[in-house]
This record gives sequence, structure tokens and C-alpha cells, in this order.
Amino acid sequence: MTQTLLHSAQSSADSAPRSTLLEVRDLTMRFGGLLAVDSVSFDVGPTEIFAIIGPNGAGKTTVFNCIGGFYKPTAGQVRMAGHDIAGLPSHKVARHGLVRTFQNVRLFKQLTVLENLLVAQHTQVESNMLKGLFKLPSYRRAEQQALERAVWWLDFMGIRQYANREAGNLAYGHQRRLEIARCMITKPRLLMLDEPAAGLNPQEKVELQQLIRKLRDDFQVAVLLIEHDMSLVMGVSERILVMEHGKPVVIGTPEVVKTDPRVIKAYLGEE
Ligand SMILES: Nc1ncnc2c1ncn2[C@@H]1O[C@H](COP(=O)(O)OP(=O)(O)OP(=O)(O)O)[C@@H](O)[C@H]1O
Repeated sequence: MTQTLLHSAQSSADSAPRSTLLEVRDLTMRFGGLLAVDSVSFDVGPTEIFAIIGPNGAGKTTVFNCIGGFYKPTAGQVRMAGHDIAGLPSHKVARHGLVRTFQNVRLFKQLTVLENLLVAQHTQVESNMLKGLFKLPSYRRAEQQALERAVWWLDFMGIRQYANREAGNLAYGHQRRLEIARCMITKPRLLMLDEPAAGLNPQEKVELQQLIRKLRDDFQVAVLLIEHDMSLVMGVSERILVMEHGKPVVIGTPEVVKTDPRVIKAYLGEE
């Protein structure tokens, strides 16, 4: 499959451009007596690279979990392309084009690298039981396309040579790339990356920054990331939300955030 073909398939998943793709309003999450997220609001544009930063325990992952369908927020709204997704389970959130990676890579470690990408497409491949049972042409065609897409993404991520290796046996950096490929193969509109640079060496971090930009540029996907690596955050993000103790401190460009005295005190001052 050529890059052009795949590119047009990916782009066709996008509908008309909107100024806001993800809208988070007054998001609040309470765990018993702990207010982990306290009235957080922000927007992510259709092709924006947006980061959430803050000290440990600031509430970043909880925001992700509320947006991605892992927690039902105590209060507040989450809208994806105008659709209310707050409290929907993650598989329904994914249908709105929002997918995520995890702080600790989550792959099917016993399956091969290629199989991981085939499984990721199972909701999109025509999996009608009867069609599958009788191996109707449309079913075989869909299977073939899924295989071609998987191989294409392995090439794109530079891990095709490991296609038949068990995912759990890949080097950590390659597992991270596979996890991102597994998200991208579902043609998302918003890719959420939870600490994608964790565990990567300096060279891999540079490559990750290039990869995030390329994914956005080539596939018009918005990226929402949580990251502790400041050089990656400042290098790749267009806007940054800084959180502390569950509350938003400031939202702005890297230049604004870097020089904001509240941020320096809350976070960057610790570096
Ligand atoms: N399921 C949960 N039950 C109870 N408390 C939780 C739960 N998840 C998170 N918390 C608490 O909510 C607060 C925010 O945690 P969260 O993981 O969102 O922070 P974070 O900014 O992502 O931190 P880190 O950078 O260390 O990952 C912390 O005090 C944490 O202990």
C-alpha cells in the first residue's frame, strides 16, 4: 500500500474542520475526600499539539482518565467534536475518534507485533460471523486491507523487521512505537499520549518529538499529551496547561508558560 493511498484513507476519516475538537469544561473528579481534579477547563484544536504538565499528583492522569472513559467525572463536561462523551466507557469514546496510550505500555505481550495491530482493527474489519464463516469476498478483502495497513504502520514506525516477534520481547522504545501505531491504525482524531517519553533514551526522545509532529502533519490528528520531560514538552507543544493540586495554574504557549512566575514556582522551579 502506498503512503498516498493510506494518507487519503486516514484523512477521509476527518470531517469538516472545526476550531475546537475537544472541549473540557469545569472537569472535576473527587475520590472520597480528595479533590484530584478541581474545575479544569481547556480546549484542544483539530490539529493542535497540547500538553498537560504539573508536579506528581497534580491530577494530570486523572484528567486523562476522565476524558478517555476510564473514570466517570464527578462534575463537568467533556465534548468531542460537539458530542458529549463525559462518563462514556472507553470503547464508546474511541468511536468518537479519541484513543490513548498508557504510562506503562499496554500491549498484548504474548501476541506478535503484527497481531497487535490486527487486533486493534477488529472493530473496523467486517467481522460479521456468517461472512467470516463462509469467507465471503468482502470479508477476505477487509482482512487483506487490515493486514496491509498493519504492515504499513510497522514500516512507518521502523519496526517491520520485528513483525513476528512477541510484543513483550521488543525493546522498550519499540514497544512504545507499537503502542502508538496501535492507536493510529484506528484513524483517531485525537491521540492522547500518557508520558510517552518515560523510559526512552535521549536519542529516542528526539525521535519521539519528530514522530509526534509527523503524525499531526501527515494525518491531521490532534495530540494531547502528559509529559514530565520539559525539553520534549517545550519542543513539541503549541499550548500547555499547567496543573497543581488538581487546579489549572495557567494555559499558554511554551514561551508564556516558561516565563510565568506561578509556573516557575509550582513546577519549573523544581527542575
Ligand atoms: N483511583 C484513585 N483513587 C484514589 N485516589 C486517586 C486515584 N487516582 C488518582 N488518585 C489521586 O489523585 C491525585 C492525582 O493523581 P494523578 O495520578 O492524576 O496525578 P498526576 O498529575 O498524573 O501524577 P503523576 O505525574 O505522578 O502521574 C493524587 O493524589 C492521587 O493519589
